[in-house]
Amino acid sequence: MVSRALLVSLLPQSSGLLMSPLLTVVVALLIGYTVMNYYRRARLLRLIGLIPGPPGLPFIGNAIEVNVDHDEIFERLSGIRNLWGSSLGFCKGWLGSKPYVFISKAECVEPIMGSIKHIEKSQEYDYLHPWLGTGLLTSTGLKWHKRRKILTPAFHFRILDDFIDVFREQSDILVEKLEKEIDKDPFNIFPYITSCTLDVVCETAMGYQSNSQNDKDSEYVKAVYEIGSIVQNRQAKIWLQPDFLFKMSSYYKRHQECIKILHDLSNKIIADKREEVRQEKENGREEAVMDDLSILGTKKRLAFLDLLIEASKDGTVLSDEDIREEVDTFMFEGHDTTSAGLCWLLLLLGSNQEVQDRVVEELDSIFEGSDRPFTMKDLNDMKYLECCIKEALRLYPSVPMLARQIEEDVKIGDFLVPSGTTAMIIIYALHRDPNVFKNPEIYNPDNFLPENIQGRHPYSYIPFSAGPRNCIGQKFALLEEKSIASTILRKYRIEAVDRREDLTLLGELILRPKNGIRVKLTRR
Ligand code: HEM
Repeated sequence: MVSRALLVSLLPQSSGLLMSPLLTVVVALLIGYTVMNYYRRARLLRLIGLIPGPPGLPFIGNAIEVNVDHDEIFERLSGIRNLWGSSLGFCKGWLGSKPYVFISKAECVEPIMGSIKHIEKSQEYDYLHPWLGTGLLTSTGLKWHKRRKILTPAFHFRILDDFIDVFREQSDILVEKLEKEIDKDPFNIFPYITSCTLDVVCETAMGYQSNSQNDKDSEYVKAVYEIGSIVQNRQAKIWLQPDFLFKMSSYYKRHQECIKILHDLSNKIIADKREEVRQEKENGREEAVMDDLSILGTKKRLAFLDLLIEASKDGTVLSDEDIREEVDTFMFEGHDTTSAGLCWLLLLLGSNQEVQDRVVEELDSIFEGSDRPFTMKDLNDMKYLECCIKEALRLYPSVPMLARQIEEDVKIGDFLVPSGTTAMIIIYALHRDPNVFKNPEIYNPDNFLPENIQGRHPYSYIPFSAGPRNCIGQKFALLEEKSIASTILRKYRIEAVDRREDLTLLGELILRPKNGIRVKLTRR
């Protein structure tokens, strides 16, 4: 009886609730959302299912295949691509419930890189946020557009002209430091080059003298390496991806220590620059007017950081945090990429003496035996050296792969890659397509002679990426590489001790050999 009375008393209420228009709408929306999601997911599964690739396990996909020591992750990824994607130029894979396509053929790269629709960075870049925030490399949408507009003038060619002095000074310091290795046992050249490129970017972009060349064991450089390997581990291992699990892992403590080292330096650089700007204002010096491009390069060198501080309008347009994320981004992208590019170049020149001789002949014809410092014109005249640099970036692209989040279906060949997929462009494999580069493993700078580039697919060689999100620093990088390499080669003959095939490649954020590059130097 009691329960019947209770039921009766509840019924009008519950039926009243059921009839409530609000609840009906909420329930309908929930059902609609679930059904839509189901169909979207079913469609995604069906379309991805059509693409060739290794079969994945439920829930974890191919996570086990890439659950290897971090030294081996890059090799594993390349292996999957070689097995499944070499003829088609693309294949699929699953990491947990996330679908990926791995792309390594120019025709398959074009629909993504050539379109302004696919400029969103994928989740893989999120693990860089604690360090780089959402600076130019990692940001998306409107924020990225605005920042790119503000920062593009900092790499204007007239500004680059002003950087030549720094390239010269730092290259001279480098050869002076290398002097102690002449005619001695083989040594690892990587730390020398990295300190040099770090000093170059600090002074050119930040107007800051880091003097790393006097301290090869810089803790900043070490922290960059370590954070790179931690990020790669998070990218490949699904259980390290959720923040709460990562925080419980053994990597977290070191991750935080590295972030502190990295941010301490960028904060110091910004504080010093702010103080300099304040003093300049106090001394009544003319303020830099960033909107007026015509003044760039005509007065005191306007570093990238000056532009940022100008653009910040005392924190109203860009906060201190905004400035810091760009400083961190440019410090990293601006030195680690060129350092790796140069070291690979030196390895290749050191293992191909006839190519090295041709570079030296070119330098002799430019400098005619004089030891005068190089000028911008000299750098522009180093045509064959440029081919050597480009060919080194073909075999060993500093950024071996990049990723985009596909937010709109895209047709690649006969397949439709659905929105929600992550596209990984494997630049390392793309540059080894035998249909584009005959004997792709051979170091052959002639690949970049003007007559040999003609007719080549524009997306077959993209060390600096391509399209709207290409590398903002590519001209800077080429000039810097020419400056440093030519300064070394004018003084020393380089002989590689390590053989290419014996090196373990770490395809982290930047492509490096695990144990550096050992060379011998002799005086010319
Ligand atoms: C050999 C040297 C270099 C190589 C191979 C290289 C390569 C690349 C690549 C492949 C990207 C696209 C990355 C992605 O989408 O994930 C990129 C972006 C970028 N690079 Fe470079 N880079 C080099 C040097 C530099 C230098 C010297 C600077 C600055 C001084 C720089 C600053 C940047 C920035 C800020 C971005 C992000 C651009 C954007 O998304 O708008 N890079 N670089």
